[in-house]
Amino acid sequence: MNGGQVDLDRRPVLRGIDLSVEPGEAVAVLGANGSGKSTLVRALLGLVPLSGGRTLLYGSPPDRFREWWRIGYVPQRLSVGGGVPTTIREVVASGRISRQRRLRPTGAADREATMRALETVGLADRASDPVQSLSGGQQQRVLIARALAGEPDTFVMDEPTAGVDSESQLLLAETLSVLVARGKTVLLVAHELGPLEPLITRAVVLRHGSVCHDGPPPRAVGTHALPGHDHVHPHAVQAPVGPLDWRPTS
Ligand SMILES: Nc1ncnc2c1ncn2[C@@H]1O[C@H](COP(=O)(O)OP(=O)(O)OP(=O)(O)O)[C@@H](O)[C@H]1O
Repeated sequence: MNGGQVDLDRRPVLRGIDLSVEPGEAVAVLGANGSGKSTLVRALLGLVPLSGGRTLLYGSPPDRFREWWRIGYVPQRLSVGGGVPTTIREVVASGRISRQRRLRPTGAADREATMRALETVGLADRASDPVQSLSGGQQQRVLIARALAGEPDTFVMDEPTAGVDSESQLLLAETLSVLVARGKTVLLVAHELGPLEPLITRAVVLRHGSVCHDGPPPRAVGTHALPGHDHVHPHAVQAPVGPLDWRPTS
């Protein structure tokens, strides 16, 4: 099988990936530690170079893609703030950058979207606090708020519930359900679906860097739910221009 391929340190990490995500889908990427889930979402977005195959974002290769505001990416760990004191509001407001035209000052719409996102994740009252003062789970909520503030069409989230308390997980599940109901697309990495389970419409299970299941999420009892069942989801063989479309070149 020829498909999307990633090598890291000259070691094969992803092999033969053929995956398309349609607008309005809520897709979970599942699999054991080290199976390649984070690498897959990063490669889909063009953040990790491919050694074979190609990835398309709304029909364009990442280096020619000009509509980054359409995609809200939540990385696995907080990668902003660093040693520089940064407020929670500033981090969340940075989610508006890809929507702002060059040299245009921050406007009322930006401020409103930032506050709405902070309220959604329950951190509005902490807006002026340094992001470094938050726990790991709360920092994860800041990253989610940053993506929400950008009002993207597609959310790509790497383990959004990892290290997050159960109340925040429920809040996230509710937020994502509303977004999916409004036609937004969600692709998330998860170890366990937990409260996210009801909103997930499709599961892609990785094993040793290859897709071993693409179809109904594991809640479905029966052979379809079993990782390794070689059901091919119809979306994997159609040729639409979805938000994330990764196909082999040949
Ligand atoms: N920068 C890198 N250089 C070399 N190898 C890497 C790098 N990043 C990841 N890997 C390797 O690639 C494989 C897949 O890693 P990846 O983080 O994508 O897995 P994962 O399924 O997301 O794991 P986890 O559930 O633990 O987050 C692992 O064997 C990992 O050691």
